[in-house]
Amino acid sequence: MSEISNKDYSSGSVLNFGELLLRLTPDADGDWLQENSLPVFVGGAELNVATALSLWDVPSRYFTALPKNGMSTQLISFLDEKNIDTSSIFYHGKRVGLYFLTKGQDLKHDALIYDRANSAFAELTTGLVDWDKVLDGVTWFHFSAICPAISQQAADVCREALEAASRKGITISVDLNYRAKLWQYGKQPIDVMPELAQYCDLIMGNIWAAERMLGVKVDELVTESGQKSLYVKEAQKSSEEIIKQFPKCKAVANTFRFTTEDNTNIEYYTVLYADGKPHVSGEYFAETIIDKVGSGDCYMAGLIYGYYNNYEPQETVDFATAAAFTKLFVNSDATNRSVDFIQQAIIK
Ligand SMILES: Nc1ncnc2c1ncn2[C@@H]1O[C@H](COP(=O)(O)OP(=O)(O)OP(=O)(O)O)[C@@H](O)[C@H]1O
Ligand SMILES: O=C(O)C(=O)C[C@H](O)[C@H](O)CO
Repeated sequence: MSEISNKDYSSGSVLNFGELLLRLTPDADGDWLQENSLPVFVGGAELNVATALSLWDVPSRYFTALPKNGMSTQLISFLDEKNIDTSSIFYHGKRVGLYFLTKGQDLKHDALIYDRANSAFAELTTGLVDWDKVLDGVTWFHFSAICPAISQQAADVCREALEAASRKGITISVDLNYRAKLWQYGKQPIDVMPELAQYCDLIMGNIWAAERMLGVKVDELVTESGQKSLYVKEAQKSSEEIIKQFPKCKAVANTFRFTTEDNTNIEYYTVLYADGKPHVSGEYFAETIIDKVGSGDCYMAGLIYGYYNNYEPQETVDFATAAAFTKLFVNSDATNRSVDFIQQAIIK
């Protein structure tokens, strides 16, 4: 068994580190202008993980930065109601970041507009946060590739937090979520992510993100093949290469989510490489879905849930995959599905 699955996590909480963003969701026909109606969802990749974990009774702490104002007070009450530990949130700056995403679209689409410059999170600098305090009582630290994509300053803060978590022997996970509209500060993911990946025990993403962010090549013929058996083999190859390049990493998870342009006919399966072998989930299909945003985050939460509860790798991948798939039918950035609901949705 790897070190990551051998630990007692239950004595502490999971610290989710990242920017809280509000999602504003115009409808595609522009009726929101006449109707004065622009639905708001509370999001941010790492908050979506924190929300799922709290719902599933894993003690979950959230680190972000918010301005000290009435809106933040309302946001904190909203998170408190979800049982997320907000005691480490850092207050300074002037604004909360936003993103606009046309209803039903995903984050790869042109309909994504970020409005997050000069947010409280973006204005964090190294030396500002007492990480020892933030990480007190924490057994797992989770972050994503979104933070270092914001600015050099954010990447430096991320590294500072990772160093502190490593010093404390905290298990670290990363989601290699690639957001093409970020990375606008003169650096590409490959210039930044390998250094941060060195701290990670669990790396999650997909084989194409690992190529872009960590330089782990994907065979072009495999990409073009569209075949599950070849994708699973490529996931094993990619995971083994990651573990070789980043020796602290003991487990790698890859998602495969395919859909048509109009978001119909979803096919979803995942592979968790752990204990020296691939663990493949069942294959999920749906003709239509409700909301793609945050399904990767829910998958990440499912992986952490499995490790936190010392599941076997196959149980972990089964739970995480069903969690992510069932999220596709929830109209919100984070899941609202219980552990029981997810367990019953598992396809072997
Ligand atoms: N270059 C690529 N070629 C083919 N398929 C890809 C490529 N990049 C990603 N995919 C597929 O698209 C899926 C979704 O990728 P995406 O990067 O949007 O994931 P994500 O950021 O984790 O999504 P989420 O919004 O749920 O967090 C992946 O699971 C993968 O199967
Ligand atoms: O793109 C970001 O920075 C977000 O955090 C927005 C969404 O919450 C996130 O991408 C969903 O995975």
